[in-house]
Amino acid sequence: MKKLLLIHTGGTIAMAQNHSGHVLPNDINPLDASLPRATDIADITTRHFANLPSPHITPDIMLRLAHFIKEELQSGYDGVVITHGTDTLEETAYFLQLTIGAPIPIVLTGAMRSSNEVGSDGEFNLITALRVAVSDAAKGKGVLVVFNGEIHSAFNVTKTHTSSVDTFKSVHFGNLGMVTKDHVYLFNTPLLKPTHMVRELSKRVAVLKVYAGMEPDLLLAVGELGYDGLVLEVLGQGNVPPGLVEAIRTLTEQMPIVIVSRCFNGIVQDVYGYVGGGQQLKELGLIFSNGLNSQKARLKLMIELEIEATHQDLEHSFQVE
Ligand SMILES: NC(=O)C[C@H](N)C(=O)O
Repeated sequence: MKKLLLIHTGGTIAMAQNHSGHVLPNDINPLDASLPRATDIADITTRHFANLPSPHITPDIMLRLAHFIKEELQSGYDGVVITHGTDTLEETAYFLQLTIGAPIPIVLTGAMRSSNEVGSDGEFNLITALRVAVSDAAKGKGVLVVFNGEIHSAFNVTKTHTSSVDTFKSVHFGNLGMVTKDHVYLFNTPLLKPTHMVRELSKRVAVLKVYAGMEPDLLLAVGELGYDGLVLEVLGQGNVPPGLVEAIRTLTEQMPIVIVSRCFNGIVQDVYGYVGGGQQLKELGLIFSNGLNSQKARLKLMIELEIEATHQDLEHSFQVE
């Protein structure tokens, strides 16, 4: 029987609703009750790493989790399942993708309805994630998110609905696979990049969203506040209002600026030649990130800056993913 490591970090999957209907963390992890139903899947070792709502998860906690997993993997597990709150689940999944280069499956899951709510999805998601983690087909696919019977890559997945159990979706390149009652199907393989385990996260990276008629003051403030990098969620295929161009020129002298699109789907390119268009942004030295959303691009830039990536390194590592 395969050996799995199950790590709990908190989130709704570990919560229950109280008498007034508000959902809160529990002292006793409700998932412990589900484990007897998983004994035929694997030999499972459980670790309670944290019991945090995922809005309380920080990049430093993600880094501690990454080191914790690396350390635990020395005991020779065949796979890892991590339960996590859904609000920042995609960020932790991608952070682990950036830092842990393990060939075994690392699978994150969570729940949208807490343990004592009608139609609670925690147990189903946990059991499904464990089944994926023991599947040979899941090896070498990077960090996965398994939710509502779907398998996603950490790179593509994003939370798309505030309350639906069908919230996690893959953008740009589609799902990696699905789980049915009897089978785990993995029909796609993501393009995996080199990983970098860092000791600390000392660089501050801000995210700003561009909007119609945006004024340059917030952009300039990022420079004045001493940030080390900026991720800019730009318009459409990669454009900004003309009033931002001079501020961007000033800021590029202080820090790398990575652009992603504020569109939910698709990539940024230097298509448009008008003022503030992608052609000008490219000439100004902005780094075009193809496919990542801003919250994941931020984590990647934090790590790249930590390993002292040059501008050329950044262009390469953000472009081809
Ligand atoms: N469904 C959830 O897990 C949402 C919760 N707010 C969390 O991220 O911890």
